[in-house]
Amino acid sequence: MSKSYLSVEGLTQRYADGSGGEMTVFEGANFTVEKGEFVVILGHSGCGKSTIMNILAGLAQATEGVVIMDGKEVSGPSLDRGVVFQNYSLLPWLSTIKNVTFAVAARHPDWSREQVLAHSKKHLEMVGLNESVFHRKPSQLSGGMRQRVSIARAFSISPKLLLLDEPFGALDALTRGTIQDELLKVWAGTEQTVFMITHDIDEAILLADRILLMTNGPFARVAESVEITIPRPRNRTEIVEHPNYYAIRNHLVQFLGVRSKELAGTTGSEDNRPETVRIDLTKAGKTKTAKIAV
Ligand SMILES: Nc1ncnc2c1ncn2[C@@H]1O[C@H](COP(=O)(O)OP(=O)(O)OP(=O)(O)O)[C@@H](O)[C@H]1O
Repeated sequence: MSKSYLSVEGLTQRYADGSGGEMTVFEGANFTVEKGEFVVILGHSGCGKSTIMNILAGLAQATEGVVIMDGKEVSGPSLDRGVVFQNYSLLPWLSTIKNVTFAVAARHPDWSREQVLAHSKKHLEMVGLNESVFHRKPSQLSGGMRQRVSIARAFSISPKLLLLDEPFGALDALTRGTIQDELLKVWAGTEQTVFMITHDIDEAILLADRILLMTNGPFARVAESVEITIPRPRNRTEIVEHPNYYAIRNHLVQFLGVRSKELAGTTGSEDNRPETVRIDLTKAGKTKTAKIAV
């Protein structure tokens, strides 16, 4: 058995196709995530990314297969797994600060009110929000501010696994960039394991240790695991100067533009694990190794 922190084993999702038959989104997916890793999943619309995320969160059950996290099978939602969705998922009737204290108090029922409040404020301040917005309701905040509250809330409960489903999708490019930087800063100070969906290749390279690439559905699969061989700390302006940046970016663009289609419906290696791709022009040139060793 795999000793990885998070292990997805034989995951299959089928749905009724609406005409009496069945549609297989993905079949027998196997992949792992290590503790403290930031993993991004990229793939075209409909390949099953949100389905995988919902299964990891314990919000949906796979047709077949299991997810093991920290030695235990995931069987329902838990405060061990924090989720940030594109639509913020804040409670609209609560103020900014109460949206966070509510979660912190649920996580730490033995803490005093003062402890809960101090912890919540600290996390809101970490994402660049100050006292002036603490008592505003979500509807009185900008989209960027709401997303910061969601991120602060997710980090404030220190979940073992943070699941981010296109968290910046609804934001303009400038705000998105600022919040990406905030997220990197907050994440760097923790040992947080993160699994994130995005459609933005540059965002994926900036944030990830590893990018999982999915082929198109139906019968999608996680075909590759691309290592981001760019040292941290990273920032948006300097990262593009790194010799590996465009080599990695071109590989991702080529996969999403051509190979995700060509590989659609094909089967991978016998154990259905993604192939590891390591591109490093600073060393011995572009290298591609055959398989992930887990
Ligand atoms: N409850 C459901 N019943 C039937 N089919 C579903 C259901 N949920 C998802 N699907 C189908 O499963 C496939 C995968 O959906 P999913 O939302 O996971 O894809 P995705 O990769 O996250 O797409 P996007 O990038 O557009 O969000 C799609 O074809 C979708 O229509």
